[in-house]
Amino acid sequence: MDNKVAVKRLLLLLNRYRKTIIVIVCCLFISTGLNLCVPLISQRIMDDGFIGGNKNLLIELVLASMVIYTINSLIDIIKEKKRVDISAKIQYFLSEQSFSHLMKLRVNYFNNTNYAETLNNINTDINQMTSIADSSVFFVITQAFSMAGGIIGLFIIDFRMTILVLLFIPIKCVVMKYFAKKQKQIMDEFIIRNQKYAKWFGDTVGGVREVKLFNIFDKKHEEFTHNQNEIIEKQKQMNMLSQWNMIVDSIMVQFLSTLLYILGANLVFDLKLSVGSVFAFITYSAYVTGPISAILNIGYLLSGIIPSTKRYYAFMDLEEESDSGKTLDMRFNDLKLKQVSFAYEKDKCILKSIDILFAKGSKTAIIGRNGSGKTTIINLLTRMYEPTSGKILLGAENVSELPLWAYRNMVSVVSQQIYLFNDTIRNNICLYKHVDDSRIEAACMDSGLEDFINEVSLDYVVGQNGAMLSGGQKQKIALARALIHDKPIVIFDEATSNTDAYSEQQINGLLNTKLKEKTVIVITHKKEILSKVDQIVVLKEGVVDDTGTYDELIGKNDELDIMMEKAE
Ligand SMILES: Nc1ncnc2c1ncn2[C@@H]1O[C@H](COP(=O)(O)OP(=O)(O)OP(=O)(O)O)[C@@H](O)[C@H]1O
Repeated sequence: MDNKVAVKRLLLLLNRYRKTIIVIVCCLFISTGLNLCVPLISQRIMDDGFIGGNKNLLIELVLASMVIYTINSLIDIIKEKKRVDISAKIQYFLSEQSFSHLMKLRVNYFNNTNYAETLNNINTDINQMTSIADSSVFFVITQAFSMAGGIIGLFIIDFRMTILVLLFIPIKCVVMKYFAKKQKQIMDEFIIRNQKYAKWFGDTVGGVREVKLFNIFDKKHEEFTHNQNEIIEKQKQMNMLSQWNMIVDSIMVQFLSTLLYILGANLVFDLKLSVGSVFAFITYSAYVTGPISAILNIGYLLSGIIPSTKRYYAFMDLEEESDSGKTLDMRFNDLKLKQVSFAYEKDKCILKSIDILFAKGSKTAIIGRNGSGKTTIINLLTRMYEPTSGKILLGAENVSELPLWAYRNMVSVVSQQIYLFNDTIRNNICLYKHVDDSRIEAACMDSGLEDFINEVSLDYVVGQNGAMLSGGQKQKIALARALIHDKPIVIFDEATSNTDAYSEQQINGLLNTKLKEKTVIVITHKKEILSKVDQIVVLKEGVVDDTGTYDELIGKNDELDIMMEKAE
């Protein structure tokens, strides 16, 4: 995305709040207009009031200044209230928009990005983008008006001094542009280094057990120091550049004022200009030169905002899960993989023209060696990924044409990789579904979690991703979750690997009771289950090697035979 597109999208964002922006700009115009009168009033206070000795006029003019000041202050309050309002709304809008998008992103985004990195990038970018509603940005909008008024004021007072001020403008432009360019360059590098650090941080914290067990703290500490130093170096450069920007700006303004005082003094001594006019002139010259900094500083400010805007919209443009489905007439039916092929990465086919029928209410086991593609089939059945070619059919409907939420309402997964929220067992089982405790307790009994619940209660908080539970307890919660949500298709992904022998028997029992009517798909190598299911699908290197019952395949299919031998 180039800079122009980023600015355009940023302006489109502001367009949502145009009414409030118009109020703010009106406030700024009024106060700028009033401010333009102040130097002329000051000039008359000095020349006609003090030097001319007109006391009444002096009091009137001082009171007029006071009224202008009060009106300006009131306008300022209104303007600030509106501005803060927009700033908060932009912050909320961007946060909400990015959160919703994140939740709908395809799962492959999360394969390469950890949570710390995602949170860091989103927060940094939103903060930067929200600064578009900074007071300095709105202030700039009215500065052209202030400049024009200032130039008129200057010409009214003295054209010779005005030429000096006008000559100053291009010099200042060049200097300010240089600073803006440098700032953008440093900001770009800062963003990249910060992102690298956040990625490293999330990865390292995620692997804290390995850091402890393999005593690699020192190495990780070295990496931390290296990453942090890179960031600190850029921060230092940014702070110093900002200081230099301010210093150079004020030296240049001071230099111009000095020239104006010298030239003004000569004109006063030659009786060509009054004392009040010199002071009014210098105030007007600030109206002209001040905005140059402000207007060009917008470039400086934007140079920080633009890289974040680009990254934010690059993130927002990432593809979401496709959910174009309109068909709502969805019934529990046969599930069929028809000539399905799939590749995570281009030209690396994981599944090759697979045909599998999961008849309505049937029980299927999928077996195969590590990496043969079993979990990939589950990923496709749950629509985490879409087939590269071929179709998955529910009855006659292509599932990719069904609304995603409605399709997912039909499928439960009991997986080894269950994620538990840092909440109570009850809430982890129900996941926002309102269910009586008696039903939850029954599901816990069916999943073999009963003893543990009797010990700790349903209100037990499980810790970060169930850290306070054993692997088997986590899997039993996953099973209780599936029983409570009672969906017609239930998938077990090595679901009994962590459960003890007693509980496994109990789960096997469910296949003929609670799960009797459901389509069940199990990835397992356990003989007790394989001998019970209606069909076993043997996967080998991404193709279906064989399909049949245990009795049909045992002694005839090498893959199954090897597995059973190993199990013994
Ligand atoms: N997100 C991914 N991106 C790229 N390749 C992947 C991804 N997930 C899995 N793979 C690759 O796809 C192949 C099949 O993986 P899959 O997880 O489906 O196998 P599996 O049969 O379930 O294995 P296991 O029995 O070890 O769980 C493997 O070669 C794996 O490296």
